[in-house]
Amino acid sequence: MGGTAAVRARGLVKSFGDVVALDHVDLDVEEGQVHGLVGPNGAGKSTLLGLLLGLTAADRGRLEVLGTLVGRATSVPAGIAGFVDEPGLYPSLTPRQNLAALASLRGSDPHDVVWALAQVGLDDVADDRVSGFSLGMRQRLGLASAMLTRPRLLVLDEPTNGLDPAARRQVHRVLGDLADDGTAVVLTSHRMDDLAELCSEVTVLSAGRVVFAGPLEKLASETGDLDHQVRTTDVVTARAVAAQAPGIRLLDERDRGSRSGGDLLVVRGSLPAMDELVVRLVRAGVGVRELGPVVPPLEAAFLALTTDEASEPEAAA
Ligand SMILES: Nc1ncnc2c1ncn2[C@@H]1O[C@H](COP(=O)(O)OP(=O)(O)OP(=O)(O)O)[C@@H](O)[C@H]1O
Repeated sequence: MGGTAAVRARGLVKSFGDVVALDHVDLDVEEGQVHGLVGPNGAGKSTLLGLLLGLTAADRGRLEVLGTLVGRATSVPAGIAGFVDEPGLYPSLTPRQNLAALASLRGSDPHDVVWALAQVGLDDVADDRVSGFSLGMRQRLGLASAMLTRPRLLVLDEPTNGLDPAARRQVHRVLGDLADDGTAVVLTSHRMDDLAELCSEVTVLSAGRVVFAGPLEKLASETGDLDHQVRTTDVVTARAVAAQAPGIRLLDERDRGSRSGGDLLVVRGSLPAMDELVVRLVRAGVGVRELGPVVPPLEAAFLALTTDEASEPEAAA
C-alpha cells in the first residue's frame, strides 16, 4: 500500500541488567505488510514488540513508528494497538463488556464492538464471562480489542497460539483483510507454517541479533543442504549407492530422531544432489518409495540460522 513506512528501526539496543535482549536490531515494516518476527525462546521478540507498543524504551538506537520518532521522552503515536504475552482482559466481564469498556476509554465507536467480535468469531459467546475462556478465545478477544481503534500498526504476540484450525483460519483471514486495507501487522509466531501463510517478510532474531530479514521465499531458498529421508526397496544397496553419490552425506537415522525401522536412509545434500542420487538408485535397480525432507525447508532454514552447529549430531559416513 504505497510502501509507506510503518516501522523504521535502526540499531536498537535494549538490556536488562547483564542480559542484552536486543543487540543493534534493525526492522523495516511497510504499511499493508504482515511482518513475522521469529526466533527461539529468549531471542528478543517480545522485547521488540514492547518497544513498538511503547511499553518500554530502547537504550540506544533510532525508532520511528508511523512517521514519528519515538524516544525515551516521547511516547508512541496514536494508531498503534496490540499486546505482548497475553492480552490484558477483565476476566469477570464478558467479551462485549470488555470491549465496551475499552471503546469508551479510547473513544471508539460503540458499534465497533459488535463488528470486532464478529470479525474474530466471538459473537456467539459475546455474553459469556471471559474467566471461562480458553487461551485461543482470549487471544481472539485480544485481537478484537486491538482492532477496536482501527490501528494503522497492529502488534501481536503469538496471535494464533492456542487456536484450533478453524479459529486459526479465521484469524489469518482477519489479519489478511486488515493488511489489504493498509494496516501494518507485526506478529510473532513459533510456527513456520503460520508465518508462511501470513507473512510476506520475516525478521529472524537469535540471541538479540537479526540473523535474517527479508522475504520468506528468500529464507527458504537460502537453506543449503537439507536432510532427506529415503525409503527404498533395498536399503543395503541404497546405502552403498548413497555412500558413493556426489554431494551426499549419509547420516545415521537413529541420530536424526527417526522412529521408522531400518528400511530408511537419512541423507544430507542439495536438491540437485538428491536428483542425482535417485537416478543412481534406479540405475542400481533400487526402487525409491519415498523421498522427502526430514523437516520442511522453512523450518530447516530457521534451525540452520538459530541452532549452534556444534550441537548437531555427527554424520556417520
Ligand atoms: N523484564 C525483564 N527483566 C529481565 N530480563 C528480561 C526482561 N524481559 C526480557 N528479559 C530477557 O531478555 C531476553 C529476551 O527476552 P524476550 O522475552 O524478548 O524473548 P522472546 O524472543 O520473546 O522469547 P519467547 O519466545 O520465550 O517469548 C531473555 O533473555 C529474557 O530473559
